[in-house]
Amino acid sequence: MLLAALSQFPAPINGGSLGLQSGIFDSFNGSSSPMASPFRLPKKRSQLRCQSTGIEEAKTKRNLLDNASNLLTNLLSGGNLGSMPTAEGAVSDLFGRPLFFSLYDWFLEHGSVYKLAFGPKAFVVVSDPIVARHVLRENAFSYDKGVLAEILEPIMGKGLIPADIETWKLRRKVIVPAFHSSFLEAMVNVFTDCSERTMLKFEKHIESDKPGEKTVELDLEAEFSSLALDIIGLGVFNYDFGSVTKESPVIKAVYGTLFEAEHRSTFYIPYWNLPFARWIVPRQRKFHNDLKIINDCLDDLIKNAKKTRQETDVEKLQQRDYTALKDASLLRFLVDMRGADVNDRQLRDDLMTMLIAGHETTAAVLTWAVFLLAQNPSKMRKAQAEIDSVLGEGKTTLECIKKLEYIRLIIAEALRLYPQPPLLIRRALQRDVLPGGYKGQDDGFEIPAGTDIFLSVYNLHRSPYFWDRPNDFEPERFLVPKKSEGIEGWAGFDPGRSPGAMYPNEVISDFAFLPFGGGPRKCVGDQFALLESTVALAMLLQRFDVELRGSPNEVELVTGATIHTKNGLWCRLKNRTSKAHKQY
Ligand code: HEM
Repeated sequence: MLLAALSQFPAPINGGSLGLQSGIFDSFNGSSSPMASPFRLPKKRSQLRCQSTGIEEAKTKRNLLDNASNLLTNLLSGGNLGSMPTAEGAVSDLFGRPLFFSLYDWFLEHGSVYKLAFGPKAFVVVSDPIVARHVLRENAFSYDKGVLAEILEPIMGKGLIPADIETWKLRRKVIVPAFHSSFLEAMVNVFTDCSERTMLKFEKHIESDKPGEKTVELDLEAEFSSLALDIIGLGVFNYDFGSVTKESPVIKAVYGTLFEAEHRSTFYIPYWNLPFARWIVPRQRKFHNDLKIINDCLDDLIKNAKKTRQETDVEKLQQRDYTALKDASLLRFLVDMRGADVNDRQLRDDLMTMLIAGHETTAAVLTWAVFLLAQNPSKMRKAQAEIDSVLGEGKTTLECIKKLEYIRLIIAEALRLYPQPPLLIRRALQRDVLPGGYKGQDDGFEIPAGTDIFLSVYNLHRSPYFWDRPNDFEPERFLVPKKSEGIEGWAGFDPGRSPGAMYPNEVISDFAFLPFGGGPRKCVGDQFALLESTVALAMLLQRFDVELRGSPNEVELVTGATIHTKNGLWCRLKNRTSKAHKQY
């Protein structure tokens, strides 16, 4: 199903003629770029951006449901955004498959900024890096999270994601320092320990399920979900969910809450705001029970963290001496560094936000990385060769991760092809003018206050105007000749390009690649998530060969907050004959 959907994508328009070299992640040298880009650009960005006109090919590939299309065409007449192109499509485009597939088709057809209207309500869909940069970074405070904040506020309260700007400013200042590099270094142990637990579980399955056969079939999406939950619990509030090996009411409540958050983000009517909904609608009753279970758990953890606060630990934290701490979690940092008088309610909202933001996203990256690798056995072997040579029999450390260049680029490429979430949502707080340069709109579009914007990260990441063979899995695309040495490698380590960046990011790509958003509201947990995914993937491939149980076409794709599978990612795991991991 996934591939069927992907095969509907029009072939990259002029992909080759843009001069993007195979295997090279080219960026831009257009005059509008505020920074020296590390990558070569064959054409000015403005020229590239104007090519989104006249794409008839896309139209012919659309699968319209004839009877329904007139209905939607009528609905699509709303909105008040002047001359902005308007998307027209079939009802099946909206409801028969994930919304972001339709947004992609319309992007190819209508250009980088278009209007998608339902009756009187219109959304602006953005698929252009400069407009994304404008909304996310340059004019960030002219926007809030709009409908997303409305959906998430009942769950996350005043946590960073839905918070109003005043609260956000205060909390962001407190939370960002908690993700200090010493914390991340301490977390690598948590990542390895939790991943080890998962790998041992897989090995036990292999031994018990089919003795002598050395293989097992598992839903890796579910397994990654458990692994990511255990890691986020320990990293954020030093709580071991232990979900890899057991079930508990708290774990069930977390999944119930995540499920509801996801459901709300895909539902068009805010049913949860209906009067008495929480008492009369069974799923709402369950949701409020789940929320109470988690909140009670978080309240206990906060109370305990405050009770056990010790000046000696505070000193260690101030000196960034995480190795000497038994509990290096974010909660410990937030309580210890701010004193016992920190507001419990706010802390709980912060923790809940990070629990939700950091769980399913990371699990999804691992799921899609494996899905992509399983279809590319030569790349899987290349990854395993790197792992064998870097890790050998040993454990994953931060130093090793730095050397696992190919694994890091696989994670980046999985995030490019399956960004989590595929759309970022904003609402204009005041009138704004979006930068122009596409579809003949040199002056850009004026948008009124209240305009809802979908920044399609999926479209940006698969844009044929910026990526060579955009739908192909090609981790090597990020490699460029290192300036200083003239050899191919990830440019992030080259001080002449982007000092210290271990993974490709939105700054290096000038907003053509933004898996963690960008600007002031960029993800606070990006490095945490990237390191975690690298460790987990490396440890999996160190031990096992992985193949899909059926055909990739059977992996049906659904989306809510993240892109996931409909029925799990069923894989066959086979013990690798070689080495490693004996010291665990
Ligand atoms: C691969 C995993 C992850 C992905 C792909 C991801 C992606 C994102 C994206 C795209 C945003 C920006 C949303 C927007 O602009 O509307 C974001 C925000 C955020 N993320 Fe992540 N995230 C991941 C992991 C994490 C982790 C592990 C944590 C915490 C431990 C976390 C905490 C947050 C928070 C608190 C925000 C809101 C930041 C703010 O508004 O100031 N995320 N994430």
